[in-house]
Amino acid sequence: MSVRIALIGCGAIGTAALELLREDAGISVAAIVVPADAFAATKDVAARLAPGAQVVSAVPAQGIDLVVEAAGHAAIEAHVLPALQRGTPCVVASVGALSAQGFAEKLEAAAVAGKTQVQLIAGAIGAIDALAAARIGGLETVRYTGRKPPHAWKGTPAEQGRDLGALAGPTVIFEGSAREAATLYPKNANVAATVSLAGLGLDRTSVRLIADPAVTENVHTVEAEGAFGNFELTMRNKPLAANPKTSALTVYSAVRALRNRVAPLSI
Ligand SMILES: NC(=O)C1=CN([C@@H]2O[C@H](COP(=O)(O)OP(=O)(O)OC[C@H]3O[C@@H](n4cnc5c(N)ncnc54)[C@H](OP(=O)(O)O)[C@@H]3O)[C@@H](O)[C@H]2O)C=CC1
Ligand SMILES: O=C([O-])CC(=O)C(=O)O
Repeated sequence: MSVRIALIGCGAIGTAALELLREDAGISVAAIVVPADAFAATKDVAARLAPGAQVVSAVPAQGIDLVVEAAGHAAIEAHVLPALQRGTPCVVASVGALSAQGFAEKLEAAAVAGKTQVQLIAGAIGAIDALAAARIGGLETVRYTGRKPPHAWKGTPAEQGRDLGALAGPTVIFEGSAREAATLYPKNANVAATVSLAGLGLDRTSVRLIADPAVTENVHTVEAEGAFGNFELTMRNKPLAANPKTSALTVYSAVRALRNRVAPLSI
């Protein structure tokens, strides 16, 4: 018997995940949850990649073993909270949603009420295991820098007072806490929230976001120091063609999380 999943969102991450999940006998996509105005396009994708899936506007109350979210911050409140309350475990990519005051507690309370669990994936960043382990010994500083090509910052506050297409060199577009970064850049700074939740928390993690015309990748750097010692990690992630804001690694991270749910041995 395969695990029946509901996928929330069928954009760049959702579609790429469906392509990979076709190979998995142990995972069947039973539902794809999208806004009603995306039904027609999503039904075309489902016909090609997940013919057994129903395209719906809410997670079905019956017949779903696991929910995976790849839709955006608003989808956590709309779909993940009710699923958790019903007792369905959830895997979440839009970790930045937890930057809203009190929202992490709300998510935890929903999981407790449903006697289930919510898993925040590492997404586009690595070393979350090391950081979360280092926290146990005590962390002193954690800094995160996100560097993306100018076009990846389109439609964000980075456009205020500057022409992203005319940048002559690397430009710091934000400096502050992980909470502020994830709130102001909901489609670009989920990683800032993830690093902070694994480490020093949303308010004590320093974040810098940079628009850099010299890079073609999404470059993420984490520097951490504490009782364990220190580390510096730089990831140069290839963006998805369907969405330059999003790294391909986010898709692999979501698929890994699902595969680990069914694998007899997981890593
Ligand atoms: N943790 C990490 O490292 C990363 C996390 N992310 C998160 O993943 C999210 C998705 O990324 P990506 O696939 O690239 O984005 P896309 O914009 O390509 O796709 C988003 C999809 O979600 C749908 N959607 C939007 N709102 C809702 C909702 N309330 N309920 C159901 N479906 C909804 C959209 O439908 P429609 O087109 O009709 O709006 C679309 O199908 C990002 O917004 C970000 O929060 C992204 C990158 C890295
Ligand atoms: O995919 C990435 O490179 C990171 C990203 O968008 C985010 O942190 O929201």
